[in-house]
Amino acid sequence: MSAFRAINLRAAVTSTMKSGPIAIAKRHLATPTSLYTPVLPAKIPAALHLKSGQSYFGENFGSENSKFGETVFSTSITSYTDSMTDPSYLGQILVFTSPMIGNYGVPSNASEPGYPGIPYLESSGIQCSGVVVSDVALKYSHYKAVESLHEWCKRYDVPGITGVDTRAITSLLRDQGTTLGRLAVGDEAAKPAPQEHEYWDPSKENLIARASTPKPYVLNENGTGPRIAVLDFGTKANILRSLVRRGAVVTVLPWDYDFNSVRDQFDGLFLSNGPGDPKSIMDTAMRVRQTINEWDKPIFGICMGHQILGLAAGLEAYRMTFGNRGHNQPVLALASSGSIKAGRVYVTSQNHQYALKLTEEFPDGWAPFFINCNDSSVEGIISTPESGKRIWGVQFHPESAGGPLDTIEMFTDFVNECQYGRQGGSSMIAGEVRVGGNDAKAAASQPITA
Ligand SMILES: NC(=O)CC[C@H](N)C(=O)O
Repeated sequence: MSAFRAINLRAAVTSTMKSGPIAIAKRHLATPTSLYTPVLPAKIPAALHLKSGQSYFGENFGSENSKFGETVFSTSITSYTDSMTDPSYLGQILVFTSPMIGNYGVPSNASEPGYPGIPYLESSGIQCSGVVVSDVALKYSHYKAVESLHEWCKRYDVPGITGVDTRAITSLLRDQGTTLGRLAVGDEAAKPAPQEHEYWDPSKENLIARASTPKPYVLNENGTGPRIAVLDFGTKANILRSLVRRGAVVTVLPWDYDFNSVRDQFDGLFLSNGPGDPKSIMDTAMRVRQTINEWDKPIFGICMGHQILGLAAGLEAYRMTFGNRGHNQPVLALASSGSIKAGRVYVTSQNHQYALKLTEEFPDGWAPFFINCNDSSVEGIISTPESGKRIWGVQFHPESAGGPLDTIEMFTDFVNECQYGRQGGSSMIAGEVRVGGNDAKAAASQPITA
């Protein structure tokens, strides 16, 4: 080996020791998070009672206060922190089918640099009423973790139960459907289950009013991209981040705001996700119908937003037996538009109980966009090219913080369309990709990480 190569080799080894994987691993081991003493829950009993008569007994973690909720299950394997902070889970007791939850702890919820005003997780705190897991991890390990699942749940007064057979609970919920429940802790866990009439039904509450912003606010005020209004039914933070990341100036409006009175100020309208039954805000759907009829700018709806678009278009919404919650839902595209190609299957993240009814004939000006490959439920609707409109709704979450990101470019399509319209362009033809002007081009070419 020549002297020249030997010197280079030594330099490489030295630099690897300073900054390579071994050095990083050593530093990580030395950080307090890796050497922390776990805060353990007091060993107190807990029970999950279902209105249908079954009870499951285990141990408590998190809050020691008992809570009611609608019991639902999620098949997601990762991102429990994102699911639990998703406002669409408001009022629900969330059963995780993944056997161990909590391994990577909980990160700080402070905004990421570049995204002031947007929490790191999906909202400002935990939204679900309780969590049910087979085995809670009492120790965590992740470079971003600042506390354990137990400590986090305690801080947000959300009780958890561990040591129950989540497979049995999930099989039951799949058969009989989403069921009202009570997560009982401590002395209450030893007492008989509540009477049928005592179960609290979150669908009787205006959950959207609780999840929405009380006042309008603006994000990325000095951005150069299109001006997009978000009707907030309980928006996930990563939806806002996905719009801001593409240069949009985003104005978030309360769920019952009269958008039609201010629509001239905007280049596009986004309808967010949210908790509860879409039919509970029929007035909003009728205002959106007026927007669709009188305004020709792009509109994009996700989950609850998609259901509201459907109601506005004249489709019906129904309650599914157990809904779809998880990060592995395959959907087939029936139309091409922007980044989406007809005939392709995309894997998506979902969290919903309601869906739009699939009908032989769609209302004039509308077509199905996606369909679920497992249960054939409607996964998206789109305005037809003849309608001259540029409107899409999807039941799934293209922006899902926990992935998959197969459909993330729908945000680029939407922001581009808004920008294009702003510059006086005409409507998009299904299947055509248009990039509107330099701002949108620049925004679209930025590296995108969800
Ligand atoms: N994630 C959502 O927006 C859910 C919409 C509605 N609450 C449902 O359960 O179907």
